Amino acid sequence: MLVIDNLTRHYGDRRALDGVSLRIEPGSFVGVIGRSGAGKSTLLRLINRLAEPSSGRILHGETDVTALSGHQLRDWRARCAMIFQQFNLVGRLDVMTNVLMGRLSHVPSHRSLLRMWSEADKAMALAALDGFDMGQFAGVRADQLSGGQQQRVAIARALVQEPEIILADEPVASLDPRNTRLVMDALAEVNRRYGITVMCNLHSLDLARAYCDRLIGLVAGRVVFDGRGFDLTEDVARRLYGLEAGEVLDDEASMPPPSMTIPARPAHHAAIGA
Ligand SMILES: Nc1ncnc2c1ncn2[C@@H]1O[C@H](COP(=O)(O)OP(=O)(O)OP(=O)(O)O)[C@@H](O)[C@H]1O
Repeated sequence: MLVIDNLTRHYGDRRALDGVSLRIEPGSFVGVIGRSGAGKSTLLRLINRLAEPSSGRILHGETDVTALSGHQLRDWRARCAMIFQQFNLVGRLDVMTNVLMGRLSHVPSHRSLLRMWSEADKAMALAALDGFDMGQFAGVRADQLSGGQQQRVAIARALVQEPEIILADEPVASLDPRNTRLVMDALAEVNRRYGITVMCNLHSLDLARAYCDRLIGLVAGRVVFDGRGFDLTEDVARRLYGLEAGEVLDDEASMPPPSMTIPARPAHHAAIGA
């Protein structure tokens, strides 16, 4: 269980996050929604410790995440993979090497520096790519791929980290509708097949409702909604999105439903590539 306890982050006078408390069940798929500037990225960055809280705590099981430093903090970041809007691949390296970067925390540094990846690591990386229909691109430079393809490589890289949590910060914000579906399906697959908890910041309410078991709505750094998609009324949507509500609600009419090809979640983690 990931417990967020009264988490606050100030930037000068501005409260990016303001006393947020949440309990995130293992294996859940949580959508974090709200207008631009509501604090969605700040929440994810604090969980991963890419940003430091002004006050409050983050607990994961027995671990006080907010107190970690050194190699324990690096271990936490490996267990809590981040996916970014702009993919963050190394463009001049091939797809396979980018995915293998996700294994860095699992191999001794001399081997990773010399790119001496084991056969097992390579097999795992290829299986992760194959899982998202990207195996045939293993030898291609990452900067030759489309945005949607790059994001699926980024998800494969996150998966081979063998994380317990994936934090996806607006992973589809720069993608067209088809690639949006492919990337959201990939996140759903990671969640359901491997039981990995996914927390995903999304602008589209329709996508959030379609893919997430639970939605957390932020306004000015505070939680104003926490529930299932169908409990989120139009009134709440207007409160969440303010002047952007028309745009967000219009999205619903234009977005196709997600493909329903997601396998059922097994009782325990399946091995990657199994
Ligand atoms: N590094 C920073 N320095 C100063 N202010 C920041 C910083 N990061 C975030 N903020 C401010 O904190 C508030 C919350 O920002 P955050 O990026 O978390 O919102 P968001 O909901 O993710 O927005 P978006 O959807 O536009 O990414 C905003 O007012 C933002 O300007």
